[in-house]
Amino acid sequence: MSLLPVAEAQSRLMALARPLPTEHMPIPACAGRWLKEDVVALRDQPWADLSAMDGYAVRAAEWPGPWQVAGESAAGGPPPPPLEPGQACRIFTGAPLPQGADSILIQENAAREGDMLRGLEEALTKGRHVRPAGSDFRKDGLLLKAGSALGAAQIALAVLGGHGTLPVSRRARVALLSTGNELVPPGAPTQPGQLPSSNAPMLAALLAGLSCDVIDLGIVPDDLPGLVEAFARASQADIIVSTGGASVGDHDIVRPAFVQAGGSLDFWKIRMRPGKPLMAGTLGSAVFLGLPGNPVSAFVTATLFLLPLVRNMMGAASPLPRTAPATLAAPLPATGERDDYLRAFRTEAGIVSVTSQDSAATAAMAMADCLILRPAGSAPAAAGDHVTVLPLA
Ligand SMILES: Nc1nc2c(c(=O)[nH]1)N[C@H]1C(S)=C(S)[C@@H](COP(=O)(O)OP(=O)(O)OC[C@H]3O[C@@H](n4cnc5c(N)ncnc54)[C@H](O)[C@@H]3O)O[C@H]1N2
Ligand code: MOO
Repeated sequence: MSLLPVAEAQSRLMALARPLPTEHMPIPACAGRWLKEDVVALRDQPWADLSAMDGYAVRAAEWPGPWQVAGESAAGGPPPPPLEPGQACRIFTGAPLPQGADSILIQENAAREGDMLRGLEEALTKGRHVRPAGSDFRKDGLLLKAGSALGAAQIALAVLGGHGTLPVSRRARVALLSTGNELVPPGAPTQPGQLPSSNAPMLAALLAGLSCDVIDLGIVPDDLPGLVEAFARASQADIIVSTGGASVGDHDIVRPAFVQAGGSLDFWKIRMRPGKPLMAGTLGSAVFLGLPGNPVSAFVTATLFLLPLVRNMMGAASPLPRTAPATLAAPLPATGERDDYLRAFRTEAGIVSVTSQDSAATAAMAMADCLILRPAGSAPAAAGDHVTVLPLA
């Protein structure tokens, strides 16, 4: 089987995914999800011409006064009386302008004696410190497009648009299987030949920001019947992720177990380093991703495939990882026949790759805050050269 280019594997994986059902959730529960439908404004914002400052509402043409202070307008207060010629209305931030007023004289620029007011400093222009009705958005206008990520700013916009709930996809259920006879649970004592199983906690941490329900099905030994049974248990999930047993050794039985459990394999082996033995397919209505066991390979393939798959199923318009241009602070060697995803970190002088690019080098991985994408066949790179990076988290 030849090695599949990363972009082709990503689009084949997305094609396996079906969208999760839509639910209308209270807005606080929508943070970190994606909109399933366009959202339009149910109200004008601001609802009227509002003052942006504390001061006096006046007619700019009457500057510098004198004005007679009559009435008051405060946010949430009664409507102010209309402004007669020669009058000023005491006004506070966020309050509606009285009819007839067209600008705000801030109190720092005003001299007041009793109910008489004069303007100081520079002349007032019409519209000064006024937020016109509907200047942020208008009722029935499009606020957010389907597929938008709901971060803090989008949540604020939807609430101000008059919404209390939003259409989002239900949480994705992701089942994790850690395969390997050598594995023991986190924190358990290790006998010679044993190793703490770090992949499931790492994947759960990666998924934590994506509104998923993670079902950790624990450690599954490398035996075919046990693994077939584990796949059957996992098949109720939306996504099944295994780690380990993906390569070509005698104990790498994830592929045969998946097929024996009734799974249909779509692809295996990607033109990337780390992560070559990655595989994907479907089992019933679940999408299956078989990640390599090496912790660094599992981390990189989860970043490039698992997280985009979850985002895609949950309705994201742009599910793939963001990339950014960057400048190298130190040279890099030529790449081989696979695309390299080098663990690296950003410094003021540019990007530096971590000390070891081995697929099992977790201490080096933990120093990284980005991946450098170096396409297969790249020539050596020098300090100052431009590269593409994928920021991590
Ligand atoms: N002859 C070949 N050998 C290998 C090839 C190949 O093409 N031909 N590919 C190599 C590549 S590339 C990778 S990546 C690894 C991936 O192998 P597997 O997915 O089969 O992973 P395992 O052999 O099960 O484990 C590899 C390594 O990772 C440790 N591991 C496994 N699970 C966990 C876990 N949950 N937590 C922490 N560490 C884990 C495991 O103990 C091994 O040390 O194959 C190469 N071989
Ligand atoms: O593809 Mo592997 O992850 O290089 O060791």
